[in-house]
Amino acid sequence: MISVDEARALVLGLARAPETEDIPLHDALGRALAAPAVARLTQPPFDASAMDGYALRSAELPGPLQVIGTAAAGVPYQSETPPGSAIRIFTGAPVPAAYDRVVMQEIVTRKGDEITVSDAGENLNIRLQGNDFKAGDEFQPKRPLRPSDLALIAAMNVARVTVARRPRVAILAGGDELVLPGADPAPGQIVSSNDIAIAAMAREAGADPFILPLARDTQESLRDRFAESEGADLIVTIGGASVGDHDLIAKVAADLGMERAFYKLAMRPGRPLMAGRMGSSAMLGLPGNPVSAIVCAKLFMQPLIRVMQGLPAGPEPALAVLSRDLPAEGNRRHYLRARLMAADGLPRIDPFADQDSARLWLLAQADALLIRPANDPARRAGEQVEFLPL
Ligand SMILES: Nc1nc2c(c(=O)[nH]1)N[C@H]1C(S)=C(S)[C@@H](COP(=O)(O)OP(=O)(O)OC[C@H]3O[C@@H](n4cnc5c(N)ncnc54)[C@H](O)[C@@H]3O)O[C@H]1N2
Ligand code: MOO
Repeated sequence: MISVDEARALVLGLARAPETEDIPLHDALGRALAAPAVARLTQPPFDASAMDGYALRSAELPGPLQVIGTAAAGVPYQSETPPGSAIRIFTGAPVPAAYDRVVMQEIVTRKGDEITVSDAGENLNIRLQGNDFKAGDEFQPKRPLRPSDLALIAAMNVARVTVARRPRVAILAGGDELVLPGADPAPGQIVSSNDIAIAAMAREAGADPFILPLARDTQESLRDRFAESEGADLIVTIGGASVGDHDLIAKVAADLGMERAFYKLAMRPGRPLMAGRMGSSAMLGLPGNPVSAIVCAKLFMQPLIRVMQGLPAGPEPALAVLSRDLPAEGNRRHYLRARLMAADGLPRIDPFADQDSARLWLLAQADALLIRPANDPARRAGEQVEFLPL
């Protein structure tokens, strides 16, 4: 058995440098920029009014001042600005260079074309040219693009971006007991749930997943499925990883030339995890128990998919305060399903008493995985522990 950290390093080492593609900005949500977006203009491009009101000279307050024109967003005022003058101005309009301040219309008294200002206060209400960003500024966040990032890149006047190609992930679930959701299970059969979860997790991490038809517990069936996963950047198998007579993944993968990086690690749940390389694809063999598969996907598959896109691996643990005493741990790192509760300072974390790795309903109640190191001594309520948010 190898440690979780050694296994993670080996799994992340399976990633190749990302291929890139050029796409329209409006398709770029959730994508990883592979080259910086470079601002093609300065924002704001001119000193802009932050309010609806009047542009004027601070030195001439409180007036009276003569209103000699209007500036609106997109329609600048381009005439004379003699002493004692002001212009009507609207939010977003360029402020003529002669004026150093905009006063809100709420504090202005206007009679005909003459204004006086009651109490202008401190705020100049002008957004200075370039106060947001300048032409040539480079933007490349180390995370998937968010809607607000798309707004920023659009404002930079950049219409297409260079992103990492989404890794193609083949998902291979199998077992004679499995039927598809919606089918009528025969005696002894259950509904396949892992493939749908693992595909969703792959998509969440930025991949383009495809679920293969369920494999049967025969070497021929598995070989067929591996053949169908040709061209995938990553093949994720689910189940058949353990030591039972029907657990054939390791054998078939080895026959097909898989170079195994490891098999079995010091982790609960998820001991029978395997990883390696098959031809040009990385391969990850997740255990079949549903909670184990999902926990392993969070710890290994999603980080690998992120690294394949040039992103940080994650997830980063956070701190919480233990809500109750816990016994000493064995020689495997334990990820306990737990509930978080808001508190003053750090949140409190309450691990479930039942940690059965087949109970999806319990997993649905959990919002964190409490991390207990291998050989951790007994812990008392009130101690700080690490967790991963779910
Ligand atoms: N003698 C031993 N038995 C087991 C060991 C062991 O070390 N020695 N390890 C246990 C652990 S830990 C786990 S985890 C499981 C994992 O085994 P496999 O990866 O071989 O998974 P399967 O046997 O194929 O299935 C386990 C369990 O999960 C259900 N399953 C499988 N695929 C799906 C799916 N797509 N959707 C829903 N449920 C699925 C399957 O029906 C089984 O109930 O092995 C332990 N045994
Ligand atoms: O991965 Mo198994 O679920 O450790 O019990």
